[in-house]
Parts: sequence; structure tokens; C-alpha cells
Amino acid sequence: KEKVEITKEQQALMKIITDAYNRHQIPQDVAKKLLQDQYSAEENFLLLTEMATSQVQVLVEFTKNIPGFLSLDREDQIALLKGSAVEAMFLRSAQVFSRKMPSGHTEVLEERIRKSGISEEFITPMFNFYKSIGELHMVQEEQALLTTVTILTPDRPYVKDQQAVERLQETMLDVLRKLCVLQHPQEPQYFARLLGRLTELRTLSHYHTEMLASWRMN
Ligand SMILES: COc1ccc(-c2nc3ccccc3n2[C@H](C(=O)NC2CCCCC2)C2CCCCC2)c(OC)c1
Repeated sequence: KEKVEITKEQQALMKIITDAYNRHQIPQDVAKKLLQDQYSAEENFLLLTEMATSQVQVLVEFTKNIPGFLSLDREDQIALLKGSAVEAMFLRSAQVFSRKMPSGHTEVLEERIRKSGISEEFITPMFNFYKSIGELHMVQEEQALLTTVTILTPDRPYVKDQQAVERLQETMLDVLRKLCVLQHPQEPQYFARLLGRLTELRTLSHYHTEMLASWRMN
């Protein structure tokens, strides 16, 4: 049984990324807003666009703290941000949804989202994803690293130097793999499950444009 050990450098890398991830959170808590009041489909659509916009700004600030990201070709940095923004948004939504809340709150939040204006056909895949993320019970380091791995996807459209992105992503995957083994010793396939979520995330993100276009406005 190989002894898995996170090196000092990897520890430092994880701390930088996790601190940045926690620092760059959405200003106001959308879940609290949704739990407080019921909004019309139009108001919900507006809320979503506001949240998505502020999330993109947060994402840009977060990526500046990923060691090595700013050393990438400038245009590649933009291609990576554009290519991962929707996935990062759904990943953040899943984490918001899966957060521990007082009993009954998650059910209310789910109901508010189901009735928000999003069209029926997307509700099941979206909640399947949210629940599959929730079942992983990720620690914050894993959440931060998973978002980082998503951003550093080499095969985004228009990325020129894919090798450079691949090297960075490999660095993050190595830390994430070790962290998964140490955090979930009883579940050797946990890391594989985690990466499997990224495939589900990419599929869900393909629906994004249609989800917006089919928002039920009265
Ligand atoms: C494209 O279609 C959709 C549909 C639903 C969501 C969604 N899933 C959620 C799960 C937990 C809490 C909020 C959630 N949201 C919207 C929101 O505000 N998402 C924010 C995006 C940036 C990162 C923080 C979450 C809500 C939904 C209810 C109506 C108002 C917007 C969504 O988030 C991409 C996208």
C-alpha cells in the first residue's frame, strides 16, 4: 500500500488556492435571498443574470491566485475563463445548494428553484448534478481544487498552448488525488467519482443557453 504524502510545496499550493477560493465568494448570499422571498419568473431571471455576472468577476479574481495562471499566454487565460465560466457557475450553484442548512431550508430552496421559471426539462438533470455533488461531501480544499481543475481544462476552444495548461492542470490533479486519498481513505474510488462529476458538469453546461432561452416569462 503506497504511502500517499502531500509535499510542503503542494501544501502551500493548496493553501493559496483554498484561501483565494474562500475570499472570492459571491457578495450577497443568493440562497438567503431565495429563502426570504418568492420572486416572479422575471425577477428570478434578473437575479440569475446578476448572480452570474458577479460570479464571473469573482472567477477572474480567483484565477489570478492560481499559481502559474498569470504566466500563461494572455489570450489563453481569457480562453480558459470564457470556456469554464458556465461550468464554474453550476459548480458553485451545486456547492451553494449542498451547503448544510437548518432543517427544511434545502427543501424550500429546491422548491423556489423548481418554480423559478426554469423550464421543466432542465430541472431533473440540474438537481441530479446538485445532489451528486452534495453526496461527495467535499471539504473546502477539494471544492477549491475541483474548480481550479475545471478552469485549467486544456481543450477549451481557442487555447493555443494546450501543453502549458495541461502541465498546470496535472499539478492540481496530483494534489487533488492525494487529498482525496487522505480525506476519504475508506473510499479508494472517490477521486474517480469526483472527476466523473466534471463530465456531468460539462453536459449540464451545454444546456445553459437553452435554459436561459426557455425561461418561462409570463
Ligand atoms: C441557467 O439556469 C439556472 C437555473 C438555476 C440556477 C441556480 N441553481 C442554484 C442553486 C442554489 C442557489 C442558487 C441557484 N441558482 C440560481 C443562482 O442564483 N445561481 C447562482 C449563480 C452564480 C453562483 C451562485 C449561484 C438562482 C435559481 C433561482 C432563481 C434565481 C437564480 C442556475 O445557476 C447557475 C442556473
